[in-house]
Amino acid sequence: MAVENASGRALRVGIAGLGTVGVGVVRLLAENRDILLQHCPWPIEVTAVSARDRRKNRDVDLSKFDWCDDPVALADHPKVDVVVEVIGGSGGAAKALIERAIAKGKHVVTANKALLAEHGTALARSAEQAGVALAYEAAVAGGIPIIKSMREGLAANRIEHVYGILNGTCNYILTQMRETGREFADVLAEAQQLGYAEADPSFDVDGIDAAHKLSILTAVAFGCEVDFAGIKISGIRNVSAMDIEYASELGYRIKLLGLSRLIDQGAERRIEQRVHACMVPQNALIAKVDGVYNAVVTQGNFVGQNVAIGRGAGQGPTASAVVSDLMDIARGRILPAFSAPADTLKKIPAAPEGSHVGPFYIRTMVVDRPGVIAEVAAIMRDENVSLESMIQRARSPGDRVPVVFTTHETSQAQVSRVVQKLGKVSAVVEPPHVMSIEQLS
Ligand SMILES: NC(=O)C1=CN([C@@H]2O[C@H](COP(=O)(O)OP(=O)(O)OC[C@H]3O[C@@H](n4cnc5c(N)ncnc54)[C@H](OP(=O)(O)O)[C@@H]3O)[C@@H](O)[C@H]2O)C=CC1
Ligand SMILES: N[C@@H](CCO)C(=O)O
Repeated sequence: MAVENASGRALRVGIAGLGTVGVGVVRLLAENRDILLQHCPWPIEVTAVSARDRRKNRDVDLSKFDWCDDPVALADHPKVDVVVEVIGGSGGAAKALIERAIAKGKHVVTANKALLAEHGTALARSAEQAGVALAYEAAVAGGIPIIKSMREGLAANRIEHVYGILNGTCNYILTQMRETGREFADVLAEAQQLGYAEADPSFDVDGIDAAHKLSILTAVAFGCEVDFAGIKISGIRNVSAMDIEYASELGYRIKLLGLSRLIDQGAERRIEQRVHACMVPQNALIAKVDGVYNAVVTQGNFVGQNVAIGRGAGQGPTASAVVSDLMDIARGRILPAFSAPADTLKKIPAAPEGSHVGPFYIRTMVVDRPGVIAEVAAIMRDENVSLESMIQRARSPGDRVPVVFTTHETSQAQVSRVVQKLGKVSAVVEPPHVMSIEQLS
């Protein structure tokens, strides 16, 4: 219910979605009410809520709030100034609600990275035209205030690159695999049991969730339109315990990173956005971010490197981010969604497929017989790939054995051609495992 105060009213909030995040927001607003009142000119009050099942026990008192069976009705609700969308999904009820709220001149706070990755630019434009906030701190790296940091604290800089660990589930799985030597499928099952991974974990482990977040970070970092379709995405399903062991032997750790940077290709500016498992030096800051933690690293031309680390998911961290957006709205701090006004966001083409250049790790499984290494090395030579190191363990004549190569600077396109040719060598018994090596500090 709206509370009367010195300035006449409260900021009245309608919450769509009462799952992990929605319930967290209700709890935080109640438990930290006094703290919020110290910082905000208006109290922030939930007035109405919506979810699918009204009878579900959510372990939180909802009795004082109006209930809407249809979440879109929150946009029309006379006692709602701000709609919090925590349903999820890139279309459906979430999109309909946000569009309606903006059309009705109501502020929007969302945690929905999938929706912003697909429709962020258009929604930002509509919100600006309507003079309302489209706030989404929770959508990227959960509790880490990275959007605020980039839009405000780092805004005076030209951002040179941004990268990070953007999916807690993947980071948990890779950390567990390294610490226990277990295989991917085994650890994934555990992550699901612990509630880190979704029941359908493909958005997490196939890199899509991280790519959603990266597309948003890229838009804020470089003042460009959100381009989720321009991201080269792969996940961690193919990372094996063996690759993790080799990474350690070579002085690296394997992380699922989202990486984004502007590159000059001749007279053209391009954006390179990649999400994939890669090797990073063991002593790099990001290599030490383990478990469900996220990290985002930015490089600004005046500030230098900036690293933010925190919990990327879960009820508390995500609610903290949602409520910080509500506090900004209560304080009247409304900035363009992607920092630059939507009409000024540049449309920068994606870097062409295969253009990334750097060192690579290539693990082959070959039949241990004379001449195999020479055959593989000849393919590398023919594709002009310069080798940095090779590891072949103990002999096992006639058996399958791993042979690992690391390369000097090589383009992804060269590596792809090598992999294609290796597929035709009879002694190479499974598709090679390839990972870029990112020389991060
Ligand atoms: N969980 C996390 O740690 C994080 C989540 N996010 C994002 O926050 C959003 C919400 O996530 P989360 O809380 O985990 O999701 P949950 O699945 O826990 O909750 C979703 C809620 O939405 C409700 N809902 C679903 N469809 C409808 C509909 N058509 N109409 C009304 N209500 C509906 C569900 O109702 P009912 O309960 O009745 O089934 C449920 O209460 C997503 O966009 C997610 O990506 C972002 C960062 C972290
Ligand atoms: N599934 C996501 C949490 C929501 O962003 C993760 O594991 O990081």
